[in-house]
Amino acid sequence: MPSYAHAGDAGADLYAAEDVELKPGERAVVGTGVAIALPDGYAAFVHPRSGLAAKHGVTLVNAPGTVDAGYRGEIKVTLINTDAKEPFRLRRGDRVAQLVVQRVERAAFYEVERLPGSVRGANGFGSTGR
Ligand SMILES: O=c1ccn([C@H]2C[C@H](O)[C@@H](COP(=O)(O)OP(=O)(O)OP(=O)(O)O)O2)c(=O)[nH]1
Repeated sequence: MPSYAHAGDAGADLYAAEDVELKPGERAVVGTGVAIALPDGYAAFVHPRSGLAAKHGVTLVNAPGTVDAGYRGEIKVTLINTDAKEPFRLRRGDRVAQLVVQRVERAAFYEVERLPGSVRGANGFGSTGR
């Protein structure tokens, strides 16, 4: 079951349900053994763990993964070992990712001729701070 390691943590730990070995550059879909039923208006987001990323170069391909309120299947994580040299071995029961539950809006999209103005306008992709 997901659990919060410390009071105040945003993410509840998810644990690997199986042993996996990832060679350098390899990825794998790993089960967590967990299925949940979120209320409508909520979603859960599967985030990487910074410790795995910093120590081993292991992260999630699709960070953050989105768990929809209607999803009843097993939550899985798509791991990738970005380390160029070291394989990474994961054991059943190891903490592998963290689940952040959030309220989400469902936006209604409308087509318009022109968008309202803003300070940023169309600038992005590193346009500030030069
Ligand atoms: O890291 C993840 C991401 C998703 N899921 C599950 C829950 C989610 O509700 C479902 C579908 O995810 P998503 O919508 O991202 O997948 P898709 O590639 O768009 O496929 P689909 O057509 O099934 O929506 O897969 C996971 O278990 N782990």
